[in-house]
Amino acid sequence: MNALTLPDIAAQASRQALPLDWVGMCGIALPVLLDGQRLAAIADAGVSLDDGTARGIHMSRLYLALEMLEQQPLTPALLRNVLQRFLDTHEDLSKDAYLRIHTNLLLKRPALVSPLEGWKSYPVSIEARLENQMFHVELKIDVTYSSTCPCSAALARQLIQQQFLQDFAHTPLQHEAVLTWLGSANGIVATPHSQRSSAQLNVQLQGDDLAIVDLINAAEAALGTAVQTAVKRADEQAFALANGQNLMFCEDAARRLNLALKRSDAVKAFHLKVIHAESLHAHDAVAESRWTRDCA
Ligand SMILES: Nc1nc2c(ncn2[C@@H]2O[C@H](COP(=O)(O)OP(=O)(O)OP(=O)(O)O)[C@@H](O)[C@H]2O)c(=O)[nH]1
Repeated sequence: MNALTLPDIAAQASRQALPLDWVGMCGIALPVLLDGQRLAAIADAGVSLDDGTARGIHMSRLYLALEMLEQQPLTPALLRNVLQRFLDTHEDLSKDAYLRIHTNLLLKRPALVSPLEGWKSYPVSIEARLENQMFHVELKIDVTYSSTCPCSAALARQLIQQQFLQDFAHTPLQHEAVLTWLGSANGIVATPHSQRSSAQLNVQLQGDDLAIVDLINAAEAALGTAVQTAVKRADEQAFALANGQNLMFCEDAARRLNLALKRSDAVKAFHLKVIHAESLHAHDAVAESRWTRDCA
């Protein structure tokens, strides 16, 4: 049997000589090593096609370069090496290289009071690019928390005061009677609305640390009301207290996160967005904040 040469269409000249900004593959399944875990991830890998006369890039070379991610923990240095491999295997074709990895980081979280714990899943996207020989890496992390409306809390308190005036109008105040009243339904005649909320942190990193767990921890500490995993009544009561002590408009949440992210040495710049999926309205309350470290 004759050995046939396989046709190589990518090596042909393009009929329309035109460079392209991004060419590659989206939705590649692969495992990555993050925070000591092997996680299922989806990658988008691409390069610029600067040689407008070339018909195509070499998809398989990008795909094979991703193998590096299976063996070593994910770091900015590793991402840079992968991007460099993209460019080395596309000499004369490409100047810029791009890699986006999306995964769900699992963190074990303790209960607030009881000796229990459970897993939380954090959607994380890591975007790395090597453009004009400059390396950039960005993180997108979603953190879910609870927010109780401070205005609604004040309005509810006022109704509780009115109920108190009504119920004790003609009664001399007695400690025991007030205590019983406080424990009754009349003692909390109105409740403030609260909502499951999410913070989308879009962070430009500096240094050689992805700092994902540190950033999540810093964000949750700043908010004070991260959603819980295993919950007994004692934990639920502690959560109610945490919410009462951290009443938040979306503006408050955005400001807290702004201050927390600025304190991290790993952060060069950020754009954050908080979304309070209101239970008062059918629409969301949203706040955004941006910041860039002054390097002067
Ligand atoms: N460039 C390009 N390749 C595609 C596309 N869709 C599928 N492919 C296939 O991707 C496969 C891998 O391409 P290459 O990396 O160039 O494969 P190869 O020529 O065997 O590998 P090298 O010898 O390293 O160049 C080829 O079989 C292409 O046909 C596309 O839209 N663009």
